[in-house]
Amino acid sequence: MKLYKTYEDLPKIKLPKGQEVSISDSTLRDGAQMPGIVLKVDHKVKIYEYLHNIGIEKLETFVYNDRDRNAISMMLDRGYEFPEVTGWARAATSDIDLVLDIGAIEETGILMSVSDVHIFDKMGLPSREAAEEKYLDALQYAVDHGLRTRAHIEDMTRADNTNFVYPMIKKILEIDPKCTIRLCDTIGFGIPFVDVEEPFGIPEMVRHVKEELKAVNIETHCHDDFGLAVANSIAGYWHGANWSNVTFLGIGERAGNAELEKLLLFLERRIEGFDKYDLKSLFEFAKFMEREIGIRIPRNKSIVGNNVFAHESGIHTAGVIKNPFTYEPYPPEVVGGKRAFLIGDSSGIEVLRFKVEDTLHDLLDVKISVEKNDPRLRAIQADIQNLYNNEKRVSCISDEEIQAYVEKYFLFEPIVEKSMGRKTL
Ligand SMILES: CC(=O)SCCNC(=O)CCNC(=O)[C@H](O)C(C)(C)COP(=O)(O)OP(=O)(O)OC[C@H]1O[C@@H](n2cnc3c(N)ncnc32)[C@H](O)[C@@H]1OP(=O)(O)O
Ligand SMILES: O=C(O)CCC(=O)C(=O)O
Repeated sequence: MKLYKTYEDLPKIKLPKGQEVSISDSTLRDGAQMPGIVLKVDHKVKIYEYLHNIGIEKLETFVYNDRDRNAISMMLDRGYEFPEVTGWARAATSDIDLVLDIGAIEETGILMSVSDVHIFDKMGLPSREAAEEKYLDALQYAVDHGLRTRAHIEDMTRADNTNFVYPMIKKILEIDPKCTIRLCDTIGFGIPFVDVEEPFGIPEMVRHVKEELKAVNIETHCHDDFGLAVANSIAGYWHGANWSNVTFLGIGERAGNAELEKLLLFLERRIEGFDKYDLKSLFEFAKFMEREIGIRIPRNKSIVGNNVFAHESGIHTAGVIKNPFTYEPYPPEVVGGKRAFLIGDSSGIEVLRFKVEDTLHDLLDVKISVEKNDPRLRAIQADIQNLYNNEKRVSCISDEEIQAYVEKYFLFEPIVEKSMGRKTL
């Protein structure tokens, strides 16, 4: 019989294809496209440093203006081996020239928009053949100029993959067999399950590109319009992709992208043999994004929200006080977070006892045990319950208020002594 009593007891799972997997970050590219935010050069460099500390292998950036170029030069000046700074270009030689002008960039993505609405309406091209020719010409140009390439197959989950996209990817791989084929779920139509028909099933898409077309580098880039971006990214890894392109906090166009931090946590905590990333700065990184870039982080946001290690309800707090394994999926230190116990309308006596003991310790600098049936503790509980019963109070009881209750009932006012005929401290 297996006993799961510590985090170490929990079995990790294996990626079924057993491939080495990596992460490329698009916070500085797709993330920067998020309406209402502006990433300044200093922000980009700081984000680069956080990504470096985590151990992210690669990032991509635009090269269109002086701010892009200054940020690139400052990132490269750091001299870090990773993340590799790579470029991003439309399928146009003029864009690829901008990447080449940087000199130190060795890899670029090339945008290849494949759905009919993109080919005919967005770009105004006369045919799929014209689009293919444009994309292959751009790719050939990049290869001829010594760049490693990624083909960003835009809007693939709304394209005619069988008749147009897959044959084109075959030609891409003839030009550059190592080209990373980025499967872009541009507006989040992808579905993470097997046996889903073309063009929606991420598993089938990855399988086809890997097994039928023999691509050696496959990456997903998934948007979160239907809330499936992380599931689709993991489905990509599950079925043989070796890269996932994501953004920190999922920032990006519309509903954003798959979240970097979610993918990291999944790999680090759930997948066997995954200790190459260091997640300890995630919480601090999120605070930086909130403070400096103005991204409001919902308190229940996985991994980095303020509530992720906060406990209020009676049953949960009583469990976590005894053993955090009861209701915490991993220790807060893993992501640089901190546990908090809060008193609110769903709290019971045990967490109040714990908070009162803690407060007494802070006030008196000695450890004092308080019993659950201590009348002073029960008096505090009654006062707090009254607050909620009046339906006026809509927030937790702050630590300062707990201190005031402790001072009132345990240190200054002998009201419980009077009513219960007992001696207080
Ligand atoms: C799904 C994505 O996230 S794609 C990335 C989106 N991000 C951005 O657009 C931010 C960076 N973009 C920019 O700085 C500017 O749009 C630039 C520098 C690329 C181009 O600027 P402009 O010349 O002013 O063009 P504008 O922004 O008005 O239009 C975009 C152009 O890109 C073209 N384009 C779109 N997809 C592709 C493609 N796959 N290959 C080549 N060109 C493309 C459009 O057809 C359009 O050109 P057109 O007006 O001649 O039809
Ligand atoms: O560069 C890419 O990844 C493709 C464009 C994109 O961001 C997308 O398809 O969502």
